[in-house]
Amino acid sequence: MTALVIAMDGPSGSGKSSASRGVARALGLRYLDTGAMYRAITWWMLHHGVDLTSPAEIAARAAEPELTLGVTPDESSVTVDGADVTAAIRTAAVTAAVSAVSAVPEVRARLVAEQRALIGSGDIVVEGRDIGTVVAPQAPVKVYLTASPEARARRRTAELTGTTVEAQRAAMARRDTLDSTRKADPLVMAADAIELDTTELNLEEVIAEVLRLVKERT
Ligand SMILES: Nc1ncnc2c1ncn2[C@@H]1O[C@H](COP(=O)(O)OP(=O)(O)O)[C@@H](O)[C@H]1O
Ligand SMILES: Nc1ccn([C@H]2C[C@H](O)[C@@H](COP(=O)(O)OP(=O)(O)O)O2)c(=O)n1
Repeated sequence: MTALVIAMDGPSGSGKSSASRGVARALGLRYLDTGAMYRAITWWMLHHGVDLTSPAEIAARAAEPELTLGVTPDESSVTVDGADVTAAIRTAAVTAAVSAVSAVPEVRARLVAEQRALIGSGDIVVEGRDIGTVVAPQAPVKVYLTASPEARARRRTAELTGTTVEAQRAAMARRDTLDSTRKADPLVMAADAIELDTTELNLEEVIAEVLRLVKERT
């Protein structure tokens, strides 16, 4: 197979991580979770007491944290300055703060450059919000996953403890608005992406549909 980039974008809970891992496993490709990079920088900012209401302060510190990322579907650990933050970046505190940090252009410029370096010559599934539009606009396969707000909230709630579908739905709606209305690289479907509504599909069906698209387009 020639070098391949599969761009998987969409909002939280649409199924990006699970589908991307499944597709990468099926095709023997690498896997890059760009959301984990924004979460890791956010964890570092919280850990260092950076004022997240100040984009200028976030921008001034954006180059400091050192990230390392596993890029295989079965081993996607994340470290920041040598500390393993794989679990810590999934906490509610990080989830609530990540949209503010990822709206800062200096954060995005840094991470987009690192993402392009990790993508290298390809053979990788890359998931995020701006992969098909900004990070890898040349990707031959671009999928934009969606699902109803209800389905997305139900899926996320099932993974967490101490929350409700209603609370998750509200938190996701807030993050959707912040992510899709920011000036820098907003969440938007690429003109040449295929939209896949996963509301009524199970994970196997989503993976099969992406594999079909890959076959058709490469
Ligand atoms: N098509 C699907 N049907 C039902 N549950 C799904 C589907 N796709 C993903 N899930 C589940 O929903 C949750 C969120 O999926 P995830 O892949 O993390 O979404 P995202 O990366 O878009 O936030 C996970 O627990 C996952 O197992
Ligand atoms: N390419 C990306 C990936 C994520 N982000 C930002 C916006 C998202 O709300 C956060 C977290 O992304 P992540 O994919 O981990 O979020 P979910 O697992 O879908 O809840 O990071 C981004 O701005 N650009």
